Parts: sequence; C-alpha cells; structure tokens
Amino acid sequence: METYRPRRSVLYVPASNDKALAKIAQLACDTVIIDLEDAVAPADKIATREKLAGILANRPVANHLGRRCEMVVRINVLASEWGADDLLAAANCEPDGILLPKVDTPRDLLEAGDVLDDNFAPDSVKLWAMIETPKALLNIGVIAELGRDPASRLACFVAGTNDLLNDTGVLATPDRRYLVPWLMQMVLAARAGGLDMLDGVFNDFRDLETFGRECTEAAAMGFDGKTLIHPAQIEAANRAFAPSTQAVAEARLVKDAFALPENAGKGVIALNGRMVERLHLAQAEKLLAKAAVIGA
Ligand SMILES: CC(C)(COP(=O)(O)OP(=O)(O)OC[C@H]1O[C@@H](n2cnc3c(N)ncnc32)[C@H](O)[C@@H]1OP(=O)(O)O)[C@@H](O)C(=O)NCCC(=O)NCCSC(=O)C[C@H](O)C(=O)O
Ligand SMILES: [Mg+2]
Repeated sequence: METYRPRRSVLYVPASNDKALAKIAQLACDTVIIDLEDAVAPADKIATREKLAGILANRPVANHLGRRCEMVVRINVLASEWGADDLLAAANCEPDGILLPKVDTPRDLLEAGDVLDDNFAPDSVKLWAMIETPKALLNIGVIAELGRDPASRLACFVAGTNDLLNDTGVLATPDRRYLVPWLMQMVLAARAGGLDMLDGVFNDFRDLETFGRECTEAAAMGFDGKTLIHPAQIEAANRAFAPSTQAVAEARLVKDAFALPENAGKGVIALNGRMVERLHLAQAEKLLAKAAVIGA
C-alpha cells in the first residue's frame, strides 16, 4: 500500500484573495493551505469564511502529480471570536486537514478533536498543528504523542517561524542560527509522534537564492517540506525535498544487493566498502517509494 503523501511544497493561499485562489489549479505545489487566519483582515473574517465552501468545491480534481489535490484550511485560534465557527465551517467542507494556529498544549488539539467527534465521523478530517509559540515548544513532546493515537486526528506539524521570532525576540538571521535548535526539536518530536513536519515560511519571496539554500538545509534537517507564501517558491521546494538522483541510485544498489541469493537472510552485508544493514534496506525502499510517487 502506498503510504507516502508528498508535502514538499505547501502553499498558503489567502481565502480572501480571489486572484490567488484562481491560480491554484495551475500551480505545481503538493498541498494548498487555504488561510483564514493571518492573511485575512479582522473585518473580512466572516465574509471570507462564508466563501470557504465554494473554494473547497472548486478544488482541482488532480494536482501536478496526477494525485488528488490536498487542501487544508487554516482557521483562526479556537479561543478567538471566529475560531469555533471556523472549525465547523471548515470541517463541513471536507478538507484533508484543518490547521490549528498557536497550539500551546495537547488540550488545544483535544478540544478541537472533541468538537469534530461530536459532529463528524471519526475517520473524517485530520488536524494539523502550528508550532509557533514558546509554550508549544516547551510542550512539544506531549503534543506530538497525540500523533500515536489515531483518535486524536493529529497528522502534521507546521513550524510558524514568524510568530516564534516575534514571541521570543530572537534575531532573524539568514542562516537561522537561533531558530535551528527549536526547529530540530520540532523534527525530533514529529518523528516520535509519527507526524509529518513542515518548515516555516521564507518571507522575502523575491530572493530565490537564499530561499533555495534554506530549503536544502531544511531537507537536511529532516523536514518533509516547506510552507510557502508565493508561487515562485514552489519549484525550489519541490527540488530540495525530492530524493536526489544520487540518493535514488544508491538506494537501488542497496535494494539490489539484498536481493542477491547469497545475501538472503543476512542482517548485514558489505557494499562497496560500506556496512549496510537491513535498516538501510528499509530506508532505501522508503526513498524509492517516495521517488516513484513524485516521479524523481
Ligand atoms: C506576499 C504576497 C502578498 C505578494 O503578492 P503579490 O504582490 O500579488 O505578488 P505577485 O504580484 O508577485 O504575484 C504574482 C501572481 O501570483 C499570484 N499569487 C501570489 N501569491 C500567491 C499565493 N500565495 N497563492 C496563489 N497565487 C499567488 C498573484 O495573485 C499573481 O497572480 P496574477 O496577477 O494572476 O499573475 C502574496 O504572495 C500572498 O498573499 N502570499 C500569501 C500570504 C499568506 O498567506 N500569509 C499567511 C501565511 S504565512 C504565516 O502565517 C506564517 C506563520 O503563521 C508564522 O507564524 O510563521
Ligand atoms: Mg503564525
């Protein structure tokens, strides 16, 4: 069974921006997040929420990979004046996920999950969580643990680096040196919880060179993909989070070596002067499956 769901390029599209919404079908991003939160002015929140059903109904049948176009809705903070209505309105539109901003504790997710369980089937919409507050970082392990319980609906973490910089006062530098320790904590926690982990946005959308570098680093740090704010960022993200040609070739070598009759049943083999274990075979098979899905 195919389990890899590509989320290399995850584009925020403001739910209030008709021009941007109309572009979705032409874009080569793996996932779209329809944003009701930061991208929508307070005066427009209610009118924008009312457009949600139309936006989701118009989702492209297939995306650039020929797969069902994954659409997630980011709602306003649950405790805000808009949050509760956003949650129900979003779930009614049957998106693939609902992204909760400013999650501080597991309770925030459990409360949203309870509302969904009272109104929708247990296997319906998934929850995604923004990790963007100091409290979320302090609680990241227990929040991530929810990922091991399918009843929690939790499927994905998204780093909110703008809020994190704002709330902590750390300096934004091109190499993200003060953020990296927290980003690595997020990756570690996501892995412990069996969750996907998406990197935060890069605001300077005309600077594609620095953006490309940040994507390459994020892939090396273990992120599954990057959240984006502009279509110009899609291509570099798709490239950075895809397995390289060399990685695919090496994975094939590992798979072929373990398939040799003389290696049947062996736990460890030597390959071109390198020790290769069955965990490397599993890793290679995962990488090849990923490459097959994205056509790399
Ligand atoms: C940043 C922008 C406001 C820039 O918009 P604009 O000046 O219109 O850019 P361009 O003229 O270069 O646009 C070219 C065409 O591309 C379309 N476009 C632009 N952005 C998007 C998009 N996100 N999705 C789809 N299409 C898009 C324009 O409409 C132009 O189309 P056309 O004229 O037909 O050629 C804008 O990019 C933007 O609004 N981006 C998204 C902003 C957003 O959603 N922000 C909230 C999410 S990020 C966040 O919240 C961070 C997190 O919470 C944290 O804490 O870190
Ligand atoms: Mg934010």
